[in-house]
Amino acid sequence: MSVIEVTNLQKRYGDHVAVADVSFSVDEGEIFGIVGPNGAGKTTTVECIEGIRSPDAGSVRVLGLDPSRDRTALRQKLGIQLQESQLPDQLKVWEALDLYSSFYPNPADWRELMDELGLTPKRNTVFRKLSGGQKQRLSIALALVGNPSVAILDELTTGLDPQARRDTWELIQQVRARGVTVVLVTHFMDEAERLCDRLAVVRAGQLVTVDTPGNLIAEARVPGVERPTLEDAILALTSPRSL
Ligand SMILES: Nc1ncnc2c1ncn2[C@@H]1O[C@H](COP(=O)(O)OP(=O)(O)OP(=O)(O)O)[C@@H](O)[C@H]1O
Repeated sequence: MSVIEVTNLQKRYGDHVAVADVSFSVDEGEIFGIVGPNGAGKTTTVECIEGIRSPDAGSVRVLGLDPSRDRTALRQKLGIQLQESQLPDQLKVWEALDLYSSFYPNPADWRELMDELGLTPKRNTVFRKLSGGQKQRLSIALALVGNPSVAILDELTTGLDPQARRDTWELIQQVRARGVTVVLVTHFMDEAERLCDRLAVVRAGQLVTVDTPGNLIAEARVPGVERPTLEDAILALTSPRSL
């Protein structure tokens, strides 16, 4: 069953076309990645899925609902990774988790989540004094605290140290094992390969292809490279020379 349907999505900022034509669907329980160069339209696409932006043309459905019209109904079911500036400086880690869990009818145990993300030693630290990686971990915890049906994680592990990245991958796999559908935007090809069932590759606002990491590697034709990696495959599909 598909949980997210994006059909011929278009979004402009003034004269600039950020998303020209993107269509894909995400199945229930899938970890679905969106990859592509800076400025390709990944964040704009996920913001249309989140209901933060309205499409200029095309349609988006999440759990059968239109995110720009049915934001209130979807808010209970979607977990969204916040940008860091959206939290008050003086809010402590435990207060943020406690506050966010109170917004949902059936929240996760935030103390457990805090522990899984290695934040327990920082429970009484105010947001302003957290390191970049700790802020990132908190944003992941806040995305998951409502026990969402769909979690949307933009640049999941950016700024995390190698151990924290691996711990986060494990956490996302556990979340998926509970039936949560996960959409993640990433620039890390090891992360995409390890975590994602399928990847949407976007370039200059257009969808290039949707496929499994394994198929993308198997079908990559990169001159002079005998055994292409996923990074080689994605670069070959998205480089300006392939336009
Ligand atoms: N609020 C905005 N106003 C005007 N232009 C914008 C705005 N947000 C994004 N853009 C432009 O739209 C295009 C797509 O941006 P978007 O953030 O969706 O790309 P992205 O693929 O997520 O990039 P990155 O990998 O750098 O995060 C870019 O050219 C960007 O400059």
